[in-house]
Amino acid sequence: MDNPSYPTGTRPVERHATLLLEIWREVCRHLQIPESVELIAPLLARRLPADLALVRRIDAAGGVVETVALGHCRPGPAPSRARSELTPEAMQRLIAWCHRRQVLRLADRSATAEPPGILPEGTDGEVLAGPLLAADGPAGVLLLTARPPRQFRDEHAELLAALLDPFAVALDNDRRLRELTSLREAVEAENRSLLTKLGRLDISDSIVGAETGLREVMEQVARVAPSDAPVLVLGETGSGKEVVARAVHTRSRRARGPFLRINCGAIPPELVDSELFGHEKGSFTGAVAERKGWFERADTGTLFLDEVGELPPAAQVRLLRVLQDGQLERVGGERPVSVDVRIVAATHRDLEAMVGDGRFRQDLWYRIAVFPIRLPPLRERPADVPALAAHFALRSSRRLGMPPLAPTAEDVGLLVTYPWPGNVRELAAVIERAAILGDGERLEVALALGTPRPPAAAPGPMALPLSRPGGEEDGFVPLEAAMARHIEAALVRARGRVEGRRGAAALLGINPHTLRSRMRKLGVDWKRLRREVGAAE
Ligand SMILES: Nc1ncnc2c1ncn2[C@@H]1O[C@H](COP(=O)(O)OP(=O)(O)OP(=O)(O)O)[C@@H](O)[C@H]1O
Repeated sequence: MDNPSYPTGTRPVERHATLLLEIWREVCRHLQIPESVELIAPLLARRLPADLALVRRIDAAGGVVETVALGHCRPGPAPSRARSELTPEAMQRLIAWCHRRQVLRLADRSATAEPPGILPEGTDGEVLAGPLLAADGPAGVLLLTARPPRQFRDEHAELLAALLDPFAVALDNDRRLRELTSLREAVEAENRSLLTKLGRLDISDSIVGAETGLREVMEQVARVAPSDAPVLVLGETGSGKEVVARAVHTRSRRARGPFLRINCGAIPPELVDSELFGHEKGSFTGAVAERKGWFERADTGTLFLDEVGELPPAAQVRLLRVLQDGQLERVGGERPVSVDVRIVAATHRDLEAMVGDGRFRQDLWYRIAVFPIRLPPLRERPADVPALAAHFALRSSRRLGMPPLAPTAEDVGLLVTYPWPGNVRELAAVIERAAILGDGERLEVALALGTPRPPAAAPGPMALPLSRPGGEEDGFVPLEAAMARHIEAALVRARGRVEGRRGAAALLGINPHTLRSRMRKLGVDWKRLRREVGAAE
C-alpha cells in the first residue's frame, strides 16, 4: 500500500522490523480480526505507550462505523464495542479523510477536529488514528488510545503508519472469511432446500433399511469407503444403486468433494468421449468452446458411472486408460490432464456374461470390479418394505403440502407381499400414487397397487410365484389373504425356515407354534415354498 501522506524521511519499517515481523506473523496465522487484534495489542506495548488497540469497520453503504476488534496493550478498562450511525454527509467526510491517508493525533478531541465516527463513545485519553484501506477503498480505522499520564509523540504516529498495512490485511482476511462463510451457508441452505423438495432431508438420512435388509450392504460400504478402491454396485433397476454409491462417497475422505452421476446409457454414443473426457475448442463440429468432461469436474471427488455396461467399446478403452494412469486427454487435446477421481460404477446387467461374449472389455471389468457390492432386489428384503413405505409416505405428504401420512397395518400387509419388479423406485411411485388417490389425507394403497403396472421386469433369481388367495377381483385384498402373503414373504426371506434366530417366526416376531397354526389356518403351503426356495438358491 502506498502511503504518500505518512511522515517521510523516517524508516519506521526498519527501526521496528522485528515488531512488524511478529505482527505480520499474527496476521497470517489468524483469519478473524478480533483474534488478530487481541494477540497483536500486547506486542505493541513494547514500543508504544498505548492502552488499547481498536479496529472499527466502515460500512459506507449502510452508513455505519462499528468496533469489530479490540485488544488490550496494557490491562485496563475498555469502551464497549460501539456502533455509530453516520449521515451520508458525515460518511462522505470520513471516506474523504481515509483517502487522504492521514494519521491523526487527537490530543485535543474537539468534535469538529475529528473525522466523524472514528471514535467510539467513551474513549478517553489521547488517540492515534489511521485509515485501513482495502483494494476497493476505505474499509476501516485503526485506533490506539493512551490514558494520562501516557502520551503519544510524533514517532508513535510514524509507527502507527507502518502498522496500517498489516491491520488492513487482517481486516480484509476477516471480510473474505465472512463472505465465504455466508456463501457456504447459502449453498448449504440451497442444498437442504433442494433435498427437501426432492423429499430427502439429508442423503445419509435417507438410507432406509441400513439396519435390516441392507445391513450387509452397508457393512461392505463401511469397509470399502475409506479406501480409494473402485466399487461396482450390482443390482436391479430401481433397487437403490445410486443411494449406495452416494453412501460410499459420503463415508469416504472425498466426502467434501463433488459426487457426480453420469448415466452412461443416456449419452448418445458419438458424444460419450467428449462428455466423459471433455474436448478442446474446435475439436469437432459443435465444439464451439473448450469443455471440461465429467472426469475433470469430479476431480477430488467421486464419479458414479451408472449403467457402465452401456459404454461403447471406444469409451471403454479410454476409461481403462484413465483408471490405469490417472490421466486423460480431452477430445482434440494434445496434453494429458491429471485427475484424482474415485470411480463407483453400477449396472443392472450381468457384466460378467457381457465380458464372456465380448461386449465388455475384460481388462476394464477387472479394473472396476475390484470391490463388487450386490444390492438385493426389494423382494428379497421384505423387512425393509414397511419402513420404506413410511419414508415415502412422509415424503409424499411433504410434496403435497399435507399433514404427515403413514401406512396402516393393512397397507403394510399388502405392500410386503407384492413382488416389486421395479424395486424401491416402484414402491416410491406406488406410495405417491396412493397419497394422490387419497387426496393427501390418507393412503389408498390397495387402489394404487391395483392400477395397471408396467410389464414386469425379468424375474430375478428370488422372484417366487407367491400364491394369491382369491377375493381381490376389485383390486382390494382381504385381510386374511394379505396375512397369508406376508407370512409367505417371511418364509421366502427365511429360506423356508420357520424356527430359529433367522426363521420366519423370529422375523414376524411371533412364536413358531402360533406361526404354524396360522399357516394351517390360512392355507400357506409351506412345503411348496420350501421346494421353490430351494430350487431358487
Ligand atoms: N434404501 C433406500 N432408502 C431410501 N430411498 C431409497 C433406498 N433405495 C432406493 N431409494 C430411492 O429409490 C429411488 C431409486 O433408487 P436409485 O436411483 O438409487 O436406484 P438405481 O438402482 O440407481 O436405479 P437405476 O438402475 O434406474 O439407475 C430413488 O428415489 C432413491 O432415493
